[in-house]
Amino acid sequence: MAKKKQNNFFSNLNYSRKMEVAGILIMAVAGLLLLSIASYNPTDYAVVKSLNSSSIFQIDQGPALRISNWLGMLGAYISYTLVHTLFGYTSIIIPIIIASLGWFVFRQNDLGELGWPAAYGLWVMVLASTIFGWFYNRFEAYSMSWSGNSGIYVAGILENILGLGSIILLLVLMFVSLLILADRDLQKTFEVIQSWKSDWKSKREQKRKEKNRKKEEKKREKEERAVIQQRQKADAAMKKEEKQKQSEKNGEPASIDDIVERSQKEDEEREARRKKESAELEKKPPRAILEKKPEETVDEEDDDVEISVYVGEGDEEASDKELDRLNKSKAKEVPVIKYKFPGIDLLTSPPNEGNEVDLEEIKENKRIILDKLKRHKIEILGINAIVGPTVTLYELEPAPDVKISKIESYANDLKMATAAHGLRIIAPIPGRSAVGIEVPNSSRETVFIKSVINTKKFVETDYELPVAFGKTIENEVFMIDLTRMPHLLIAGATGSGKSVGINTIITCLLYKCHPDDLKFVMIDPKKIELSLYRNIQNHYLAVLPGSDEPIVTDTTRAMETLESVTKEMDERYDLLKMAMVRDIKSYNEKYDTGELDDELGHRHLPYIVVVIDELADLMMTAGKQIEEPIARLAQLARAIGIHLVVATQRPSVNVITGTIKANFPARIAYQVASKVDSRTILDTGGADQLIGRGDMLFSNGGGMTRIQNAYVDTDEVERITSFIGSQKGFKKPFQLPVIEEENEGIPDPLDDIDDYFKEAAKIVVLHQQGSVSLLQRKLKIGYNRAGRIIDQLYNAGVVGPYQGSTARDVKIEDEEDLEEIFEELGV
Ligand SMILES: Nc1ncnc2c1ncn2[C@@H]1O[C@H](COP(=O)(O)OP(=O)(O)OP(=O)(O)O)[C@@H](O)[C@H]1O
Repeated sequence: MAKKKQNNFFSNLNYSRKMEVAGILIMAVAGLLLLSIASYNPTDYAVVKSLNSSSIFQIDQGPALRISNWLGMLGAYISYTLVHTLFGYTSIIIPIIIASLGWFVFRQNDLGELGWPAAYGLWVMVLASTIFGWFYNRFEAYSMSWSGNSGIYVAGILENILGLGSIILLLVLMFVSLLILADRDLQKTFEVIQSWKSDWKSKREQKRKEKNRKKEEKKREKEERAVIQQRQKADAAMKKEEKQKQSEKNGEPASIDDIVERSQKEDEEREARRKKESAELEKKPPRAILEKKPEETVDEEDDDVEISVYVGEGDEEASDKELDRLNKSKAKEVPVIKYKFPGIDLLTSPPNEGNEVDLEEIKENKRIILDKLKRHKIEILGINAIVGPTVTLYELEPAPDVKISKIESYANDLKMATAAHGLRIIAPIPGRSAVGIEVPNSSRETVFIKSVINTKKFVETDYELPVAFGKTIENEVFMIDLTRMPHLLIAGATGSGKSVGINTIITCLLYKCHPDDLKFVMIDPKKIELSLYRNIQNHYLAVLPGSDEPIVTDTTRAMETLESVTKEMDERYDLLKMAMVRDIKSYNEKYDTGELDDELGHRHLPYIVVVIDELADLMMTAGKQIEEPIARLAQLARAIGIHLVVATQRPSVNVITGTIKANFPARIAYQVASKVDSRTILDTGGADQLIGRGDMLFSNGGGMTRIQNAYVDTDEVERITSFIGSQKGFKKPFQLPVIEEENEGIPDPLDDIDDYFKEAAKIVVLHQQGSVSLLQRKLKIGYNRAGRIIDQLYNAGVVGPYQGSTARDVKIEDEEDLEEIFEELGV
């Protein structure tokens, strides 16, 4: 039977290859039709008619010499039918439609999508041939090949009915038809023109900046020259003074003019020194100045420190429906299920008016800050304000002799003066000799999730698991790839925005990852936060086999689920080892190209994101038992595509233990109650100064970024999950592996024992190694079956319990003992 199958060449071709061959053949037929129409000659048909069946065998005097059509007799015949009898040259649309059909078959696209364009093409063909026919009937100004007989005939009937009105009707119909086509292209054309326009604008802006920079440079050079000249003058004056002192010593008194002149010189020198030093500082403009133009410069007469106000332009919006378009083609590439990504229109649009910059507030804050610092004798040379969605960062450039730590020590004073809760001091701003003071805006801007998802940055990203948390103080979208983190630890007091944050993470992933590539394990001891995602269980959730509750809410189930995820991790390691690849991406690529055999247990591996909303509840009831699998997953799961997102509202050391912390380098802190809590999560203060409602700090080992978390509300989550849930999806949620039963020594019922059981037992005893992959290799069976046999060997007492990624111990030393076991079992 197997042999027969092998011999059958066509049945061995996979579906996709067959479609590709069919697609190419259809396109070839279209090409031939096109050639025959293109080389149509009205005289050919007369020749064809004069031929008889024996003509095709006449080689020297054959029809080939008399027929001008490139495709000979057949070409002449077909082109005569299409061009002369039917629709004239407009019938060229027919091979175009056939070629498109071939292309769709070749690419295995949905043929349904071709329906309307094909119908449109045929309609335009008939219409155009009728219009040509009408003019031919009236004026005979050109050959009838333009309209074909049927065009002339239909035009004649219409003219009989409507007279001159028929051509008006035909032209209007043609205009409307073309408008439908042009309308689409017009949009694109406008977009192209717009992008040219913005390119041109940014070039002009760059030139302007360059010009300003040169101007500044010249100014500085001039000032430096002035300083040098002054110094030379001062040197000369000093020499003169010394001479005078000498002469005073010698009893000659200094004149009053000399004394006045000397003190004037001293003043000038001091002024020049100050200017030079500030010029030095200017040479290192703050980050914001380098990147953005000041929106406004506020200069008060009574105050010589200028403040420049910057508002980041934010990331470029993605063009209309770009995300939907990309997602549509992504969904098509995965034929395992028919799936439609949620559209961008399910998300609430932000109101048009952006956050207004309150210059009065900025001026007032500047006045308070400078006033306070002045009282402590701290001189500030310049100040920039960068206005973010939630807070404004005041960047202060202190005079060179001011110690930065001194400013930090007045933090409390500043807080009191600005009466601002949430004032945070960054001293110094990393890599710069400036100090940052973040003061919350009196009116804050809500960052809608749509405004981060519908950006070019997010839409065009090639990250595997992209998460756009929200916006930074410079209004830029802050985006990470979860695969690179590779896990997230989130802490924040009640009401600080954690749950919204988790929804943001999930929403971003739902908008970018196909259900075949991503599964969530959701653990929600609070029982409400993640319940909405029950809707998407057949698409995106992974569960324990036999579980009827896709969202895990009780601690025992949570432990079992995490153990099962750990088992999945071990299985994945084995699969990667067998496939000789280092990470899940390469594994899936290899699997998708058909290099890995399903029979050996290979399968497409989706990313698994384990979301735990409220670690504290689990730690309180299960302690170490829950900590262990979490730590193990966090340590090892990186390469095989399992990522953890763990949140807690109690960032105390008995919840976020040293072991957990050590394995989660990427951490997010929302507002917490105390500095101690902030230290537990971030290893430094700062989170206690946040102002809630999604105001967060992100730390990934290095620096820290303050971000306003994007807001996604329950209605939006509901819309998205119902949209996904209403589609058919997979038959059931993704099944995590079954975990080992603790009870030992109960053999499986006899009729369940695998046919390979005895053989497998002998192999295991011979090699003294209880490993699934050994059985797979030796018995040429799949992973699941080998795993089941190992479980049975364990129940029969041949091998020891499961020990993670290392092989099980073998309890039986030789075949004699093994035979005894076989006897006991009756196999
Ligand atoms: N990014 C945000 N932008 C604007 N408002 C927000 C944002 N995040 C949260 N909020 C507001 O704060 C409220 C509380 O947020 P959320 O429920 O996420 O807090 P939480 O930390 O999960 O609290 P709990 O632990 O009690 O569930 C929300 O109802 C919303 O009004």
